[in-house]
Amino acid sequence: MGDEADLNKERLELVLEAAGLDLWENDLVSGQVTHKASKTFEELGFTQDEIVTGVQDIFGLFHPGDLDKVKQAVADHVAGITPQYRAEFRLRSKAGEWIWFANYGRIMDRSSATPGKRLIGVTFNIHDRKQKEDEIAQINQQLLEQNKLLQELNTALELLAANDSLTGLANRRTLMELGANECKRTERFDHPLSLLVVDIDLFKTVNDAWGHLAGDRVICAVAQACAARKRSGVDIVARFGGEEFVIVLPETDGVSALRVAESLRHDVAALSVPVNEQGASASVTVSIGVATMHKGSGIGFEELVNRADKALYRAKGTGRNAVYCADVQQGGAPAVHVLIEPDEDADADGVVTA
Ligand SMILES: Nc1nc2c(ncn2[C@@H]2O[C@H](COP(=O)(O)OP(=O)(O)OP(=O)(O)O)[C@@H](O)[C@H]2O)c(=O)[nH]1
Repeated sequence: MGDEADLNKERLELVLEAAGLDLWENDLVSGQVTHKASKTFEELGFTQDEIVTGVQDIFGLFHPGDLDKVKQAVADHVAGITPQYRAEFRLRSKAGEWIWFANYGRIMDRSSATPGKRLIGVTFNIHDRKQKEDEIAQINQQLLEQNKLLQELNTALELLAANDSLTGLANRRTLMELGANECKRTERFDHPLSLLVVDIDLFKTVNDAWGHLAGDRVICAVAQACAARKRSGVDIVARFGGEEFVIVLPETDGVSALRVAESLRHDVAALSVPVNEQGASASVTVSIGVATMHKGSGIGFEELVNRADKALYRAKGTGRNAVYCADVQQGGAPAVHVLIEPDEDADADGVVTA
């Protein structure tokens, strides 16, 4: 070999060494390694004598999960599909550990009489990079899982914040938010909006007679009766306070609201709520105040609740188990007052006009 050729060889070796690259050359026809990647084998813990020289033997060192990928990369390049042969794979060290390497090579004899015979390339260690990638993938996975958990917690918190914990109905805050929106819709679309305030009669006596837990059961039973009246996606049913509930009925006039209230009053009166292990049950009644607003009523949701509340007290004043309705007409004046009570004094259909 001439001086210049020697110098070129030394230059190449210098570049490879500085870049941490290990040169190899395979004869794909004979399946022989014609230039061994000695540095890689040393890194794997093999002595010079232990370096295998058959391509198939080298394949024996590849991780089973990577081998097909590597063979495919070689085949794609030999077939001219890819401009270079590139692959990342794990090799088994003499001690049995898997170490990540990468190959970068090219067929160097495409213009020769036997093209596709000589594959020349370099191998370099990418173990640290792969480990960092694995760590990042693990961290990403953990972050994804934590994110999912946070979203679930968030949904649960939103539910807790929006609903009453005893009955599962909307709580007062949710009611005031949604109710205000319904008021705006009434003004915009000229549909009546009715509201029922439902209060359990003489509830203190239930607590006193059966205890607080039994009282809770009664509250839940009345809550269910209210919820059963709900038109899904239209009405709002909320627990307003201790034994007080509010039902918002959009697009419902006073007469229809009164009918709903009256049915509910009957439903509750028919309830028999188990209150102890001995099989005792309690029955309760409710008084209901109804208020209705129309476009131009000039009142907000809070005022509508106040009017229904006042109607409720009128119903309580009659001796309870009664419905009282205040229909708020244009201009804000309560125009229709109707009382329904199960009194024997009431007329045939139980309606008394105040
Ligand atoms: N068990 C139970 N009791 C409650 C709860 N919230 C409020 N109460 C009780 O409900 C009772 C309400 O009593 P009052 O406001 O005097 O009314 P009432 O006895 O229903 O009488 P009227 O409304 O006048 O018919 C009180 O004794 C409260 O302690 C609750 O979540 N669970």
